[in-house]
Amino acid sequence: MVKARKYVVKKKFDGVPKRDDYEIVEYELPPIQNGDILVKTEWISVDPYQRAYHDRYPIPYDQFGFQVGIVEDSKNPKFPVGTRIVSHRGWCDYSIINLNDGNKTSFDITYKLPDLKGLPISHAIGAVGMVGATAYFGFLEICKPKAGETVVVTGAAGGVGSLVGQIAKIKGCKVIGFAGTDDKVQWLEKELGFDKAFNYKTVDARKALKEAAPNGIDCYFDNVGGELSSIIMNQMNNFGRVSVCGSISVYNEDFSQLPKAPIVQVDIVMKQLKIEGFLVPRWLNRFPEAFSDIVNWIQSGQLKAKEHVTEGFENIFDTFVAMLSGENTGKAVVKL
Ligand SMILES: NC(=O)C1=CN([C@@H]2O[C@H](COP(=O)(O)OP(=O)(O)OC[C@H]3O[C@@H](n4cnc5c(N)ncnc54)[C@H](OP(=O)(O)O)[C@@H]3O)[C@@H](O)[C@H]2O)C=CC1
Ligand SMILES: CCCCCCC/C=C/C=O
Repeated sequence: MVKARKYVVKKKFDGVPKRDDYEIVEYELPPIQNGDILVKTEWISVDPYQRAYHDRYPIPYDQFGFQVGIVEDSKNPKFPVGTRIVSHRGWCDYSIINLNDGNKTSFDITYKLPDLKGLPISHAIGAVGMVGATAYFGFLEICKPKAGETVVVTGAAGGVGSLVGQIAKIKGCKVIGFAGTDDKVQWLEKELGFDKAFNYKTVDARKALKEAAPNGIDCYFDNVGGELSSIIMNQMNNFGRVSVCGSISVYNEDFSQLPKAPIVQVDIVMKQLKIEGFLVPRWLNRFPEAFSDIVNWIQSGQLKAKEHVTEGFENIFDTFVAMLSGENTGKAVVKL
């Protein structure tokens, strides 16, 4: 018998999630049946959508999320012992997966580790996982950047944002990033090659953008929403494109109590902007395309996939809340 542990959300979040909103449940897994694999988790991802999607699920629910694990026992010849698996089984240290029927729901994603060509396996829940696909398709398919254009990205030092900015550089764009500390700003400019970066907590964003992008902004990759996004959209060029990826500035807010927002509609009409939100599973069957390019870019030194690594099953919750408040630079992951 295998003893497993999982995080169960047992209380509705009120603002920032609290430790006692979760319970770590220990339980015995049943013996595996024909077609099953027993997966031992090695890496777990903490992501903003785990906060943003909270209201969709009745309490209690098992905390969903991406993880990488290794097949420890198998009654499925397609997945022998030792196979590495990426799944959406969330914050648990063991899981039993049956892949005979394929993925049963759009939330039940499981696939073999992509060909990482020797890169660390943790990248499969970061730059070569859902996060990388988000940056790749969310930016290239929606912003459709052209060389020489000016791109702004918020949440620029995080998992998605740091990749978007680097992909924009690879595509020959001028890149301006916003992030929440001076150290992150330094990292973006000195190590990732952003043309300019700003600390959104201390800078006058309107003035900074006028100076950094005197000819206006062509593409905006929006990870944060809120007032900063309205300021950026106000400085967009005619026919600019906005990819709305997330709005982390409000995930911990009570949506019925949000303050009046600055008006962006005038800019949208007068500049004929194209604004599109997306959820990355839209491109699920094209993930291998993104993974292949991203692996090649990392290997050729054109793209850096920094990870913010914490260790220990018992530290997943703290890592999650720390990520929501900006303690991570690059993709936040937990090693078990
Ligand atoms: N649409 C989709 O399919 C997907 C959307 N997303 C979205 O992409 C965004 C980035 O996700 P991901 O890269 O995984 O996470 P990150 O690694 O970027 O971590 C979250 C970051 O958000 C920043 N942040 C926190 N609060 C605020 C705030 N009030 N204003 C501005 N920034 C804030 C913090 O950095 P800082 O120090 O800069 O404040 C923090 O590091 C999120 O909005 C997420 O929901 C992610 C995956 C898929
Ligand atoms: C199978 C789950 C797919 C995760 C989708 C993440 C979408 C994120 C939205 C905002 O953060």
